[in-house]
Amino acid sequence: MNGMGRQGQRSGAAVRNHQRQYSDDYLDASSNGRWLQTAGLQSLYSNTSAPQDYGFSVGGGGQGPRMYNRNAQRSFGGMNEYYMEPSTPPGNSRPSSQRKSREDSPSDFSPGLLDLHSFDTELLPEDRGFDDSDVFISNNIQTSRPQDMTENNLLKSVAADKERANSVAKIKVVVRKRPLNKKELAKNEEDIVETTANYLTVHETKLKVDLTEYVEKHEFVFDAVLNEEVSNDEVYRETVEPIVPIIFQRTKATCFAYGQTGSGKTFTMKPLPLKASKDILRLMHHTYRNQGFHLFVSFFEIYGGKLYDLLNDRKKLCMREDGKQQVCIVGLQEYKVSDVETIGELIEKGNATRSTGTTGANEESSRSHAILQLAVKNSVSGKESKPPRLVGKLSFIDLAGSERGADTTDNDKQTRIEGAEINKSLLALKECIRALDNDQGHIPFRGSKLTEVLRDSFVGNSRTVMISCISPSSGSCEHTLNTLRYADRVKSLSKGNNVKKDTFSSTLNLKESTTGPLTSALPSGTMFENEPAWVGRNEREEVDASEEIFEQRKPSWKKNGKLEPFRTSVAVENVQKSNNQPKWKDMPKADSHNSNSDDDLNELLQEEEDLISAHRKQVEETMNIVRMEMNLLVEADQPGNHLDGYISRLNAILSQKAAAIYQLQNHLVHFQKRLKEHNVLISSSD
Ligand SMILES: Nc1ncnc2c1ncn2[C@@H]1O[C@H](COP(=O)(O)OP(=O)(O)OP(=O)(O)O)[C@@H](O)[C@H]1O
Repeated sequence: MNGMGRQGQRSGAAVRNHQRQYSDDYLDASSNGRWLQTAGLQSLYSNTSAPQDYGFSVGGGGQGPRMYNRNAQRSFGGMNEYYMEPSTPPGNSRPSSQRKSREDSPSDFSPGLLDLHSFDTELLPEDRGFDDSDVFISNNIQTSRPQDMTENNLLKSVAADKERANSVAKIKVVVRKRPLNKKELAKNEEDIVETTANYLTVHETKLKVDLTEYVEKHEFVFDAVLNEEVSNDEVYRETVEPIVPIIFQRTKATCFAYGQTGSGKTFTMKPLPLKASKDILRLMHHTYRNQGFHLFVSFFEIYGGKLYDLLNDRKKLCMREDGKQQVCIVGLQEYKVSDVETIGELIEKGNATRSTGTTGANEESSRSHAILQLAVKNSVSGKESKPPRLVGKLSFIDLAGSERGADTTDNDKQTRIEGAEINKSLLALKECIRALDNDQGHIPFRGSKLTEVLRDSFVGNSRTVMISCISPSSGSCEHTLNTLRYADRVKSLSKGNNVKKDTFSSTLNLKESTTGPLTSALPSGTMFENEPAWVGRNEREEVDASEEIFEQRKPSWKKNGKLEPFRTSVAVENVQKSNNQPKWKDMPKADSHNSNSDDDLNELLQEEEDLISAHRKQVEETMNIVRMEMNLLVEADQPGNHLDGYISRLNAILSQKAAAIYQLQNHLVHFQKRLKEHNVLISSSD
């Protein structure tokens, strides 16, 4: 299916297509560079309640659906490349002079301090969930009624968003495989990663004791597996696009890229915030037009356990927690934005400021976690002088290389300390996501700075998308397997998504989210098209170069068939187990009481098995971190005051583990109780 057909299906009713259009006027109304001049000069919360005309073709006649047409995209420069506008509706366009006065409004570019007020969601109680949007709607209907939008249309749009919100998985784990790069091709490294739908197989070549080679197959199942042919546009559609509408429904969502250095995290993450901003602005200016919503952007990094503002010359920031345990980052500048180009500039500026360093693995590698947040806030009608309240937030995290914790051989002390810090935060992130999906009362935020700053993204109505980036090369096999195991644990150990359900739910997810196989949904050769216009020249050159060198190589495990699988990995066994699982459930129930109890017991046994292996893994990982921290401590030979910091961190990790083990014990007690009941049932039926 080509891109256009796909889009046609995705867009649904003509009304919606209509609504999603931008006019050229809107896109032209950029504020290129102006934020630089105005940064710091304007007050953040000036009155912006006046209805704004962004030149949307709302309800205007004569427009066709939004189209993705490769040639057409090419012919458009700048941001327009994403939208093909057959004609600009005359009724909705304003002379640029009129537009200018409003869009030059200082409020659009005002930086602000991220303070407690901006996080004040008190008036929007968590448990009201999606109904909160109704408040905004009714406000709007009473105060202003846009010409081209009827009350019904608005309600329908919001209802559709709510429905979509309910269908968006709480955690989604997606894997993206990048093509072989120049270096890997030069070293004759093979592509050892095979992908089919949402399955992925890693062919690991190993040596037997007699030095003969064999291939070990490791199979994994995820919500989606995106191969090397998948474009950044498709990545967006699979990961972030479904979340965007629910940001208006009081959702805090997090999308993060995990993977070894050079696996494509930055390449994958970079375009996502801009694409999301476009969709947010579109919703804001159409579905939620005149509802008092505003979009704010902030961008900071965590480097060596400290926070730096990437939009304010890497100013050091500090994190505070108020009495209500709300986290606020004191001094972080938030920019109120209303056009895509300004957002692109902000993102570019932040990326350029991001600290990079050198390691053995990747000369340009990033050693920090970069966090870009898009916050949707709302001004209460009639109270525009008050700071707007946070409605929803979308956080994009480009994590530091996952292998850094172990990257201790060829680097100096500083790099090794950073490595330990990175490792700790990645572990803490996994713990938080798992706790979140298990609806655990206790979420171990304090495990690291990263999870502490993301605290408000983990409470209430939240969504998480993990994009695991992997290199296909044989030389990265070990790191690739580590990444996939981390992703597998994030997904498969969660309550609602244990391994036995995974095969089925994942397949379902994929069916829901894509209308056909991903590769067939793409026109050939689209990999490097649709790059945002703000991508710099160097980057463009890099991308062009990549296009040349990323030829597809036939791996030897496919070529000659000589290398036979020796044994399959645990993951394969898990998949097979899961395939067998429904058989228990489909069996005719002679004695419903007993077979239910059998099912329960089997389920419980499986749960126990998963839980125990999860905890064993956790303990192993913790021990590794503790060992590493201890080594660093000894090597660093730091003065006593630094030791305190290390020791309290170790204590925090250990108490976290103690809580997990306590939970395991509780579970086992529960299990024993169930087992006893089961025995009683069996003996009474005998
Ligand atoms: N899917 C892809 N298609 C084409 N090129 C890619 C893809 N993924 C990554 N690359 C290229 O691979 C190189 C490394 O990617 P990137 O910088 O995104 O890695 P990273 O995981 O962010 O590394 P680090 O952790 O060191 O920052 C870049 O030159 C990038 O352009």
